[in-house]
Amino acid sequence: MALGAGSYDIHVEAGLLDRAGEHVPAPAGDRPTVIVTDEIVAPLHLERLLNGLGGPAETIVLPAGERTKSWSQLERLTERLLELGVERGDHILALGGGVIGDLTGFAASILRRGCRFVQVPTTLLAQVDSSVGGKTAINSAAGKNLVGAFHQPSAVLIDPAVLATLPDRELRAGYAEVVKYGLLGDADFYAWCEANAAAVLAGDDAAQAHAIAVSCRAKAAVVAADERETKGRRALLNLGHTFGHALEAELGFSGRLLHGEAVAAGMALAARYSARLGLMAPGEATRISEHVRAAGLPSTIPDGARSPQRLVQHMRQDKKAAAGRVPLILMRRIGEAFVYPEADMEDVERFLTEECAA
Ligand SMILES: NC(=O)c1ccc[n+]([C@@H]2O[C@H](COP(=O)([O-])OP(=O)(O)OC[C@H]3O[C@@H](n4cnc5c(N)ncnc54)[C@H](O)[C@@H]3O)[C@@H](O)[C@H]2O)c1
Ligand SMILES: O=C(O)C(=O)C[C@@H](O)[C@H](O)[C@H](O)COP(=O)(O)O
Ligand SMILES: [Zn+2]
Repeated sequence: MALGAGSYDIHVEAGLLDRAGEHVPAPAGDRPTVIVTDEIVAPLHLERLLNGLGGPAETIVLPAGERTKSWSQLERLTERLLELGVERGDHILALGGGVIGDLTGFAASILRRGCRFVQVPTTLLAQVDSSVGGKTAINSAAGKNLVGAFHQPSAVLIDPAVLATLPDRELRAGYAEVVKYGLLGDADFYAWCEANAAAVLAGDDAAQAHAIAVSCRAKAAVVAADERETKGRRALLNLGHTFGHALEAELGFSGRLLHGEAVAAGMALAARYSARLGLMAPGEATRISEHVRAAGLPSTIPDGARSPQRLVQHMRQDKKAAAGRVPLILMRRIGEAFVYPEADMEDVERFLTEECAA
């Protein structure tokens, strides 16, 4: 299946790694294709990609985990790409999860003022979300994804077969971003999630393929309508993220809470805050928290992050903030999220204080 997303194709097909060369032309001359991956993915899936490409290749293997989205790894990666002589028209392949995709995409955006790159996502999260849409970033001491660029990949190659090696906890974390599409704009898909979460999480091929296809279509449509997040539409993809990023930052990007887990807790918090403001029926918010928990994901603020004041400080760093005001993505009902333009942060702090005490 090839899904159009603006100017590039998203290919979804089991076994795609073995045929990657069909979609990624070799650089002109004898120069190698460069693959960026991490130390966990490399021994599992690199050989298939190398065989699938066919031509000469160089590999850059980085440490796994959120802390790799850092200034130091960005420097290391860009210097190595320059040493290898990567040119603007070459394709740099990002083989891995959202960490490798975000970092490699950002490096590609600044290398020679912009090189091409191809996303080859290997986690559920990256296959349903981060590989599509061109947000690239690293984290800074001040917070999550605060340094980055919009830089679209030239293609996305999704091979769902690689999910067979993904640890259960990572699969669940990726599932949080699947649920997000239902919550933000598709009540029928949310109901499908409630009925099929167990199958997705058990590795059922058909259920995973459906979740990936619906998610990629939904994301591609939003990005095509509002690529640079200026029209209020793309901001909806941030559902659960203003709370969630604050949780990740408070825990120091330590891996104690994976991004998808933070988003799950963030969506449950956004639902309960929507109910508190009288915007959403309390029963709907409860339904969301229950589904999140049933999927083995957190729905509350975890130990170690229970500091309402500091969480609010992190929330103020949100990139959507304007004139010091922080917008939140809230919900009227399941399937209908909207931008709540100016959250009263004192009230948010009171809410978080109650949540921390619960
Ligand atoms: N750019 C975007 O639009 C966007 C969207 C969502 C999330 N993100 C970012 O993505 C990151 C999270 O991505 P993630 O959840 O993929 O995490 P990740 O990249 O850290 O991958 C999770 C773990 O799984 C391992 N792994 C990857 N593929 C594997 C496989 N097939 N088999 C076994 N192990 C495998 C990795 O080595 C890593 O240890 C966060 O930094 C988040 O901010 C970006
Ligand atoms: O693509 C988007 O837009 C998203 O918001 C997708 C999110 O899942 C993703 O985590 C994104 O990186 C968050 O955006 P940010 O601008 O808050 O960093
Ligand atoms: Zn996310």
